[in-house]
Amino acid sequence: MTVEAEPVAGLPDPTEYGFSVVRESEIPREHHDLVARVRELVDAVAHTQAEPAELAAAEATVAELTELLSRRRRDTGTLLLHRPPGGPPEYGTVTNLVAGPTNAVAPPLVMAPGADGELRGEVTLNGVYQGPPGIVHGGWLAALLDQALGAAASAAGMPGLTANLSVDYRRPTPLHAPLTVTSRVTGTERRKVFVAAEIRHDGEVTAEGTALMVRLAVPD
Ligand SMILES: CCCCCCCC/C=C\CCCCCCCC(=O)SCCNC(=O)CCNC(=O)[C@H](O)C(C)(C)COP(=O)(O)OP(=O)(O)OC[C@H]1O[C@@H](n2cnc3c(N)ncnc32)[C@H](O)[C@@H]1OP(=O)(O)O
Repeated sequence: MTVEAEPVAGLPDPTEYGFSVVRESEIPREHHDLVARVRELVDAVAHTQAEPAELAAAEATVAELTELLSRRRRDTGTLLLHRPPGGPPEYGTVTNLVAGPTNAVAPPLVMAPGADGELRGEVTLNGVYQGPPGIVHGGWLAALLDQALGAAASAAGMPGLTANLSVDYRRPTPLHAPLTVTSRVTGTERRKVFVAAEIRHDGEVTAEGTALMVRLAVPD
């Protein structure tokens, strides 16, 4: 494959384009702790068999907390700045559905450089991510792969949007079990960045995907 795409040499400062940006260190530990508790809450709500009176009490408590937390909100498009040692600065949304540190729906999936220029992440999914009994939902596996694929392009200095995504489900992916996610850039052509990723359980590939990411065209 022709290698014509170049990493975006010095992405412009997103704040110049109207984005709010936070550094990872600016998110208080208490916010991380709260998100972890809410992840437990989502799982508890999904599986509870509490009595109606208990459900009503829980609903009132949660409504009160929602009101408290909604008094000061971030912009939805707020970017999180990540500065990997030796790599280009990377941006993702702070509430990214798969990796956002303040999103209680995100597992989250954190990808970091591993062997052979790959990105690698570990994740364990609870019953909230269920499709068939005991098995991770296929749409969610596609979301994990999409994120890992986008992260590979981004870590190579070529952040972009997914133009297409192809997923092969090789075997059922279990809930409540450690999963390994790997991804890498396999080629480039003009603004096109070709990427590949896998999800493994116990060393066996359960799902794999390829995607075309189209590198961001920075507005004039
Ligand atoms: C100021 C700095 C700010 C920094 C901010 C950083 C942000 C963080 C970024 C990254 C973090 C990584 C984490 C993300 C992970 C998750 C990823 C997602 O979920 S992305 C959401 C879902 N995807 C969409 O919503 C895209 C919707 N589609 C589009 O917007 C356009 O179609 C787009 C951008 C993909 C392409 O549009 P065009 O106008 O820019 O470019 P054209 O000229 O159409 O295509 C360029 C080349 O790609 C081919 N191409 C385009 N679409 C194709 C397709 N579907 N299949 C095959 N080829 C395609 C074309 O044929 C062309 O190829 P030829 O160079 O001529 O050979």
